[in-house]
Amino acid sequence: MESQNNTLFQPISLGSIKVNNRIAMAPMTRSRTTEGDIPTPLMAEYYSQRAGAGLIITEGAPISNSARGYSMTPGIYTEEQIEGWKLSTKAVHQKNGKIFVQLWHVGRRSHSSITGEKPWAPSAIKVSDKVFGPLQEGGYGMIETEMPRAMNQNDIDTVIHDFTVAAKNAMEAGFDGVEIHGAHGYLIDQFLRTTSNQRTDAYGGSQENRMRLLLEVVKSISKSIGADKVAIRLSPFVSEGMGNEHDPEMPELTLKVLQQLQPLGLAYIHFSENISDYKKVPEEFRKDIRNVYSNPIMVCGKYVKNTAETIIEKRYADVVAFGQDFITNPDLVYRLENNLPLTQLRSDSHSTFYGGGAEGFTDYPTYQKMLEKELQY
Ligand SMILES: Cc1cc2nc3c(=O)[nH]c(=O)nc-3n(C[C@H](O)[C@H](O)[C@H](O)COP(=O)(O)O)c2cc1C
Repeated sequence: MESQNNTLFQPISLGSIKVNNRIAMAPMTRSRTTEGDIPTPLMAEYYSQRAGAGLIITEGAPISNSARGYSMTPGIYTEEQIEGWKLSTKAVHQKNGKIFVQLWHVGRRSHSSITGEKPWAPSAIKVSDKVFGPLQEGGYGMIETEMPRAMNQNDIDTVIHDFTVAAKNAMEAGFDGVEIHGAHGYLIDQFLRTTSNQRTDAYGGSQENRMRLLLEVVKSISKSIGADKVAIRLSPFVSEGMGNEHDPEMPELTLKVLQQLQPLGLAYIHFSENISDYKKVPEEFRKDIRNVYSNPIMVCGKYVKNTAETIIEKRYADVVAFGQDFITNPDLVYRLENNLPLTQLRSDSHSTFYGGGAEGFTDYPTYQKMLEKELQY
């Protein structure tokens, strides 16, 4: 028997907010802003269509110009961008949903044709990776990343400052909280790993030094907007792919990070378990995590209804985020709750993941709409 207060469809408190169910919409870059990285009314429509999620986490939002790695991703550092985001937060709140913004610094995974400067990184080590370049003749296209420059102390202070200002901007834009992108080989993750961080100062070398930037960012934002509105996404087990090299120390380092975060009372910790490759998280590690961290945990990566229920029943996680299923099923929670079939990605869906307009973005129907359409024939 499922315990009454431990199922996917029951509310839970995540820091300062109460969400209606344990199903979150995972952060997903869709690259549909205007030039200037300004969020649009179409994005507000897309997020409001998905407001049945217990919590929506927006696509990664660059916190500054140097944080950008992909064209057309919505920033959160100019007045116009804050105004643009207000459309989405308002639309989601009108439908009784909750929405966090994912705060993003890509670090070395960028190119000067996107930011006008060399990418920032813990160390000057290039990653072989492609990013979504600027508009050129023939449209947008993927371009190879560039050799980054190692950040100095001033740059580190700037990054902490920019994250903090972006979090304040998020409050002004009406978000319920912020999720710091500490996963997938982006800046904060780059600092954690020996493969990308070979610094010899206070931010490199020992595990304590490599986790310093992460902790300073979390604490600075928490001081500014309240820890109960702050979350962080980590991906200790996502190794190959997305510029994220395997580092055998990551599980141990992650447990140390969690020990430091436990007393802060964050809204949740979000573990991205796989994106392009499968690497099963050992059950022992899940137990270790629970031993050091008792506050809300979210997990994400190839979950389906029954695996999501199981992980919540086992109490390894409190919330499960779904990614691609939310692209194709705006009413995903309703469908899961009522055991209705899910719309699958079309064979050409990948071409509408990034860039473009309504197609593959806001034109996926709810189950109800599909039925109505069928009845017309
Ligand atoms: C189109 C697309 C864009 C994504 N963009 C982001 C992003 O901006 N930030 C992030 O942390 N993860 C991003 N992800 C990863 C998802 O959050 C999620 O971890 C992944 O899709 C696995 O979950 P799923 O199997 O339920 O789709 C993206 C995934 C997809 C498919």
